[in-house]
Amino acid sequence: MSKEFKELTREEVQQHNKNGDLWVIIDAKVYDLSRFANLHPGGRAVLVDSAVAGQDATEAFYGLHRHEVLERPQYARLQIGVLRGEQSVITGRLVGGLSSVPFAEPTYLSKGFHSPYYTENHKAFQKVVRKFFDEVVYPDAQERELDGKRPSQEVFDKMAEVNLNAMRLGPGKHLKGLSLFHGLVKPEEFDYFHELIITQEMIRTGSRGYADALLGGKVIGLPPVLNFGSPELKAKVVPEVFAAKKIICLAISEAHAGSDVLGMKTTAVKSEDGKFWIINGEKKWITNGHFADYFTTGCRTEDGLTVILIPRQEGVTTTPIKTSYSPTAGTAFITFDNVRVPVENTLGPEGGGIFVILSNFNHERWVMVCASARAQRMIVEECLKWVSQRKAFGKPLSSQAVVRARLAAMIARAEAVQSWLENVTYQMCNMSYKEQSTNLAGQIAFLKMYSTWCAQDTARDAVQLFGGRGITQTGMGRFIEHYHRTVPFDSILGGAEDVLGDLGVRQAIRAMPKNARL
Ligand code: HEM
Repeated sequence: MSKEFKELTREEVQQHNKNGDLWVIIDAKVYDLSRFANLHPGGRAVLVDSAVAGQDATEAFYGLHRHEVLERPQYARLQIGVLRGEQSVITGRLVGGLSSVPFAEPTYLSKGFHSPYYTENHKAFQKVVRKFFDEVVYPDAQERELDGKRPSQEVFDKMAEVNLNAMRLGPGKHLKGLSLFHGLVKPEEFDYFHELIITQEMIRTGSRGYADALLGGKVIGLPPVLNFGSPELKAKVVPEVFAAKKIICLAISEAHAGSDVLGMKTTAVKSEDGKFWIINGEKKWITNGHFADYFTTGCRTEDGLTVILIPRQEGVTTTPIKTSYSPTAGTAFITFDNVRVPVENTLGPEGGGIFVILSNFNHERWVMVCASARAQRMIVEECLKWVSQRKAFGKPLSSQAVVRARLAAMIARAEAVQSWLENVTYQMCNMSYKEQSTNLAGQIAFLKMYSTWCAQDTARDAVQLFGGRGITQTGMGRFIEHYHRTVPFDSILGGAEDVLGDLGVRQAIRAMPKNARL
């Protein structure tokens, strides 16, 4: 590509060093900023400065801009030449590749490291999944996070094409007969490490609202249908949800009841002929609810709680809730006003809804840890780049001991969370679903609690390192601002930290041997 450009010497560039005739060098590329100077968002004065005009401005540029600025077409076209005999070396965001920034990748992807958990198939899988998310999903994620629209149908369709929508529900019978990433993984060999890889690659889009928009509602709303729906219901609903032609969500929490699931007030009463449920009530904070076609809904019935699949119809109203992440997630307040649903849409036993709801929690929480662990690592990478390229008091930020201390804590947390997560994932791969429920509920609750503590500390540290840019939605700190603003989601969704910690300890106390004494 550089062949198309004129080769210039530094001396030639230096001739163009004033207002109206202004060239600069950035990473061995020559830019003509003569006309752009008046339009430059950072102002004209900084560009006509004698240390910049006609000079090598690489360091000044990267102290103030992300590399992606130079990749935007309107700015890329300012390039007029390259330096003779010199090579550009700086890369921005790698598409499909692995980062060589220390700690930017989990150890199983780091050069020279080994892992007992990941097979060659997992590694091959990671490669294609990263390429997919970088190429197909990342651009849509950046746009939708900003404009708040739901993800493009094209992205959903492409996910369906490789059966990603099915794979995101983890290993199981639902994968039987499907071609996973064009046959790369056999359905019976797909395990929780494959699923971990999908979630961790997905979260690298750096857009928390969009990550939930990408059918997060299905990850928690479809399992009750798969595990408790009648064969007829499954035959109808599952294929259309996997094909992303229909969207499903889980509707449990209410204005009245969040962590207190049993306190829900939405009612389902049988019609006189016993053929229908008549449902009335409200649901709050329902991810994907605003654009969902199906609502896996917790209802109070005569015998207790019952989970019912409600198709969108008259009497179902969804209103967007403005949260601190993007409306792209479709977070909704939902009202059911005399909604009639055939009793065949009951998921699991009448009155047994609490088991239907609880049976899914471990998996949901584990998925959230996969995401949280990877998002923290992404912030570590952002911070390592920032402290290396940004100068203060004449030296890179990394020369300050206090900056290094914050990084040490961030890196240690990211590594700790990933290692614990991989251990738990390995246990999941080697336990039946029932064993997982018995043995891992406490582990996963603690792991999620710990991961989101770490995430929030890391968000706070990152803002301190980025200063004003850490609270600015555009420019160098945009991912930090976004992370800091959205990090509480992980600490609330799927079980608030305090509730999870308490759950784990209560289980441990229950399991104490009767004869244990100091
Ligand atoms: C090809 C050359 C350049 C382009 C296309 C460019 C473009 C931009 C853009 C788009 C912004 C808005 C913030 C952002 O999106 O990151 C910006 C801000 C800025 N630019 Fe440039 N710029 C260039 C070169 C320079 C150079 C050489 C300097 C030298 C000091 C400079 C100084 C600034 C400053 C001080 C800001 C404000 C930063 C802030 O608000 O944090 N720019 N520039």
